[in-house]
Amino acid sequence: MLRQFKSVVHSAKVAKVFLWSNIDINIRLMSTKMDRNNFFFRQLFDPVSCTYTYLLGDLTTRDAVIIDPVLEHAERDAGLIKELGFNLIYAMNTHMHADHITGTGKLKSLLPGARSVIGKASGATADVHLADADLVKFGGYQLSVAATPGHTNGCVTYICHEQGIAFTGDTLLIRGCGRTDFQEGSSEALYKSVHQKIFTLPDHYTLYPAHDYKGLTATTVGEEKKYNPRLSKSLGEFIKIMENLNLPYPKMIDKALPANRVCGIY
Ligand SMILES: N[C@@H](CCC(=O)N[C@@H](CSS)C(=O)NCC(=O)O)C(=O)O
Repeated sequence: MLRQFKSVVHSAKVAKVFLWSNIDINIRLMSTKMDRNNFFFRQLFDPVSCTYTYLLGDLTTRDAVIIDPVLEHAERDAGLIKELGFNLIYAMNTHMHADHITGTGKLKSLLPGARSVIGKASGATADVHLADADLVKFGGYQLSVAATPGHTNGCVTYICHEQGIAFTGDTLLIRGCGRTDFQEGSSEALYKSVHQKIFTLPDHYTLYPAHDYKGLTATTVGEEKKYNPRLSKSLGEFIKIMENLNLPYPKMIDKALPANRVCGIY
């Protein structure tokens, strides 16, 4: 009888230890899972300029940022942000675009409280100016700013190390890159930006560009290092390729640049 009692006590103790360690593991799993699951990401598209806009949010605090919004879609984007219960804190640009008018100005009027953001070297007016190594925080997340001049002086890449993703604007396009034939463009600067600030990220990081003209949506650092037909070459070869692109000027450039110098139409 005593032996039986001892055995019950023993198994109860084991069960208790088992139960507690299980709870501990579950709590740890839950918090890891919660961290992964409370990051909101949505890629949006403008078919006219083939521009990608990105909405990022913290599903717990509801703070959100939007990257490279397009004026014509400000109502769509503001509607989505409201519907999903987000509080837009920053309407951000990767650079002063030449092919479309940014939606940051209109989003500020549709979503009071949102602040416009752009790289300081762009020369554009905005509520917040960023420089290399700055951090943009929203909820429990942050974007590290990497100055990546070349397409324009003020180009920046936004990196979310926690999620292993980066928003490259026009600096790096999928199997391509931004042109360097206007707006302070410099092929040498762009090549160095990509090789020093983007290709040095881990190979598995997913890269999201501001445009794609073929319907592709994302790439990785490893893929671009291997397959980018321009940037996988030497600097000399890259400069020659860029000199011979012969692209027509963007149709909207004369309207877009003056509007984007003040971060869009209010
Ligand atoms: N046809 C479009 C403009 C296309 C263009 O020039 N895209 C730019 C980015 S927007 S300034 C670019 O850098 N392209 C690089 C490339 O290799 O295509 C228009 O008229 O808007």
